[in-house]
Amino acid sequence: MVLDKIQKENDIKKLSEEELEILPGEIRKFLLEKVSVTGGHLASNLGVVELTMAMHLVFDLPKDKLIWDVGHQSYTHKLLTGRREGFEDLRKFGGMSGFPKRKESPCDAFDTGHSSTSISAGLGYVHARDIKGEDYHVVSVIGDGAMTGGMAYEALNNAASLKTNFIMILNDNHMSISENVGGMSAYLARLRTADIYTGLKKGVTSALHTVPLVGDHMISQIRKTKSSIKQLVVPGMFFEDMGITYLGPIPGHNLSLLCRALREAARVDGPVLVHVMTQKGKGYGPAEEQPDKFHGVGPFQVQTGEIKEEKKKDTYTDVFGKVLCDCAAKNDKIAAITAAMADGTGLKRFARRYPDRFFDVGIAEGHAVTFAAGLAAGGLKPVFAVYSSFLQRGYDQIIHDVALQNLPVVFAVDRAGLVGSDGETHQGIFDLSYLGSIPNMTVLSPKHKWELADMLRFALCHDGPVAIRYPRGAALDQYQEYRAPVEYGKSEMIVREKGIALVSIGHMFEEAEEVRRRLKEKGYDCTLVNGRFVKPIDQEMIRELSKTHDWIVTLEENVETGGYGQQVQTFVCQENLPVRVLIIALPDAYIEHGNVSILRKEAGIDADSVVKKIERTIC
Ligand SMILES: Cc1ncc(C[n+]2csc(CCOP(=O)(O)OP(=O)(O)O)c2C)c(N)n1
Ligand SMILES: CC(=O)[C@@H](O)[C@H](O)COP(=O)(O)O
Ligand SMILES: [Mg+2]
Repeated sequence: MVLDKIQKENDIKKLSEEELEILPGEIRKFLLEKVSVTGGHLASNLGVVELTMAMHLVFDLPKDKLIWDVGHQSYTHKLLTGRREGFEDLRKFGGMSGFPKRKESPCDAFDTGHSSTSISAGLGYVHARDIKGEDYHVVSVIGDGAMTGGMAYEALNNAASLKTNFIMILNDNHMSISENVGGMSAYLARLRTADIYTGLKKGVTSALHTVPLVGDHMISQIRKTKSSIKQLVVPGMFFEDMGITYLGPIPGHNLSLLCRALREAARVDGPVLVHVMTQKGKGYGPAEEQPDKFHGVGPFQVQTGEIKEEKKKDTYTDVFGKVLCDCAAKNDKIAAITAAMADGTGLKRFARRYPDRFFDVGIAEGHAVTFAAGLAAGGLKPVFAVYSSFLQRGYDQIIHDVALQNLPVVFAVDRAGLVGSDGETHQGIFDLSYLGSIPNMTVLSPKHKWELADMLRFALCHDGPVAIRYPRGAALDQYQEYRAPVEYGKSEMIVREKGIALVSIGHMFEEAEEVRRRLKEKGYDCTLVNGRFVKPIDQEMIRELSKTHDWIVTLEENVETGGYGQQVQTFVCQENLPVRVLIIALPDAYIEHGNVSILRKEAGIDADSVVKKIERTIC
């Protein structure tokens, strides 16, 4: 196999022309074999095989810096830099990350996971290089989806005045996770057909020349409208007018054309954007047909494309999507917003049923928050469904545009807590801290699927901003008997005893219930409370518990700093209550990729570890 000849970076340069022709097929076969077992971001990776090969042929690693936007498409890069073995345990605990990691290889120039950062990071590298008088190329690879993120434009604006080489590769497959959206996407679509426009324009001009008397006059009139003609003739005017050299569009599966374009780009003294057209899912029928399904995928059957994991239970995401649609049927003021995650956040159904009230704003979480604030100020009831870690992008907007004006925006904060295989960049473990610190904000978390429905209904009636945070995966569908009405700022008493009081937040209820069962077996009395509100905390309940309990044990899947437990502890201190607080939360650290139950164990928040901790501390 040709792939066997690649043991480390730059080995690709030793391959013959014939071998280079064989390699893309082998890489795609390898990726299919591995990702069909481990799961991973398949379609984006299949699309950039030739582009990655071209970058590795033209540039010199690790001296030159390749920066991948999002980083979900870096599998071929990992293969070409000697990490073939890593695919055995891709995204597994202790195994290779699905994203670029500086600690994994010197060829990974910048860690990523969130979108639209590559141009900013690349520009930083360029200035560092120039200031230090060093000599290397910096290449940022950004997808058309990532180009919908505002940070990319801030960076382009900043890069425009550069006098030294900086290469930006726009990998355009007209797809974000779903079909890409917005004006830039439409503009890129026009550029993709730039040759056709140019040909058309030439055809029109020569046809006009043949028109007697008026033809030449018409041409000169058209030429006076210089810029509109230029728009047709010169592809990439948007970039060119900013001062960024545009090269393209380049067919993204033609290795020699790609190499030629990159060599040309490397000679430009200044910022240069190479517009490459690729096909998401290239080379694998099911992924070409349904690139969204194979964007991030679990184990699947290679022959058929059938996903192996059989979905048995509703996820929290499903429950949210269904209940929101039910509510929207009765209330035509409800509008839903996604930042390019309609499927992941469960808004597909809403989009189909209520297209006029559905907004996909692109990968633009900050904008989405302020946009929601505007909708609310205008009298609607906006619901922004967003992953916990991506909402970090909208922190200032939540404070400045939503909460300060106490606007009734609902944040459906999905993927809260540990998410698993995506790792550090995607763990939703900060939201209780960053949302809990914002005045006017109400923050809740459900223990099971019925409570999520009740909380969403509560939030839609509340006059102020509300965030409901819930995790990735199957929703708990037991304990339906515990379904007290949701009341502002009130927790829910599940079992009242004495001695130790367990107060859990959201999906930590299951662990808390298990902890209680085990403590009972060991002969301890144990109260169980579903905390429900992280902001405001239920002060009355804490006062009450302090009268009959020696310890309150709080359980949350959030970092300890600024989380629920610390709020409880502060309150206990402030009121000088006769009770001690043990906080079960995540450490002040980033948590890597892996199965959630392993991660919980590692972090000491699984039932086993909690029981041990309680026994060590309390008993
Ligand atoms: C801030 C942020 N929001 C959302 C996402 C989720 N996300 C990951 S990849 C992706 C689509 C990216 O599209 P594009 O850049 O065109 O890459 P492609 O998958 O098409 O190769 C999205 C929305 C993210 N990683 N970061
Ligand atoms: C790369 C990225 O940010 C997304 O594709 C993310 O991996 C989706 O995560 P879910 O699988 O939880 O929807
Ligand atoms: Mg794309």
